Amino acid sequence: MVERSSSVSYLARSQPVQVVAVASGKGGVGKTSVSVNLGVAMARRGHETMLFDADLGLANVGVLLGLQSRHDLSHVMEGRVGLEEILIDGPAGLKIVPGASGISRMASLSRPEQAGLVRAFSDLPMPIDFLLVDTAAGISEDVVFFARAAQDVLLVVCDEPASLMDAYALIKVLNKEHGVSHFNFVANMVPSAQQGRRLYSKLLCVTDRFLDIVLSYLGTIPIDEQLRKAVQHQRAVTDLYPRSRSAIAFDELARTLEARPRTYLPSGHPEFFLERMVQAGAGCG
Ligand SMILES: Nc1ncnc2c1ncn2[C@@H]1O[C@H](COP(=O)(O)OP(=O)(O)OP(=O)(O)O)[C@@H](O)[C@H]1O
Repeated sequence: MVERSSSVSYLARSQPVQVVAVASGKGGVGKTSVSVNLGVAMARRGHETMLFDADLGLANVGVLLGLQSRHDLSHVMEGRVGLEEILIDGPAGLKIVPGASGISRMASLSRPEQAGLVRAFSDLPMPIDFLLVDTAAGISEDVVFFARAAQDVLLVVCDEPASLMDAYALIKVLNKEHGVSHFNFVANMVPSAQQGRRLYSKLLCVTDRFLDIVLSYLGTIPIDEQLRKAVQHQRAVTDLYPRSRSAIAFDELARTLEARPRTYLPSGHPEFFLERMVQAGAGCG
């Protein structure tokens, strides 16, 4: 019997990679905390999960988890190291692609740089089921770039007028200027799931009135002192306090995400995401 190489079996996988861009509009609402803990929860549920730290200026994920890598994406694009060499192992087998502080604007990478990035992802020998992309706060070109390329946009919103307003502004720009029409809502730092639903209804009321989009409720992460403590210990709450309120909510969120129908892409290979990114980038600016 001929043994198949890991990359061949990788290409033969029937499940497509699902790319989820995590965005927020306003900063400080817990976008990175949601990305990290959802990533760990997905990995713990048995999905091959990768978290791309695309908050490129700040490279927050590593800080939140107390993990460091000697190299980052900029070294991969320069051809100094392979993507596999920069991956950081997070809790439960979550793979983290460290952000590159040297790459300040993904949307304005040169063609050879973009091609280098696509190649780097296509050379990865391991399968990926979910690729979460932790984008920067605000409505920069980069956020648009990732949101357009991903199959799902997950919006993290907390109960502050500025968070709701900025989330609405981001939805409006992505829809009116870039044709994104489906968004997923996650409430964070609210006292209860009921309050999370209420926040969702508030935003839905405005989007239904002024925009032609679908806004789906995905879940609520409650405000949780144990999450704060976990941040202080540079650990994921899903790892340090798996029985905490927020960790249980992250597991529920992961269940909801895994139960959703996947958007079909030709293979489970993240290079397709990068190719979509490059195409999206061609239309930016
Ligand atoms: N559910 C929660 N319960 C309690 N505290 C939380 C929760 N979510 C986030 N926080 C707190 O909010 C802080 C900011 O979170 P985080 O860094 O994830 O936000 P962010 O939106 O990614 O910020 P930035 O826009 O600056 O990247 C965390 O350090 C944590 O202390």
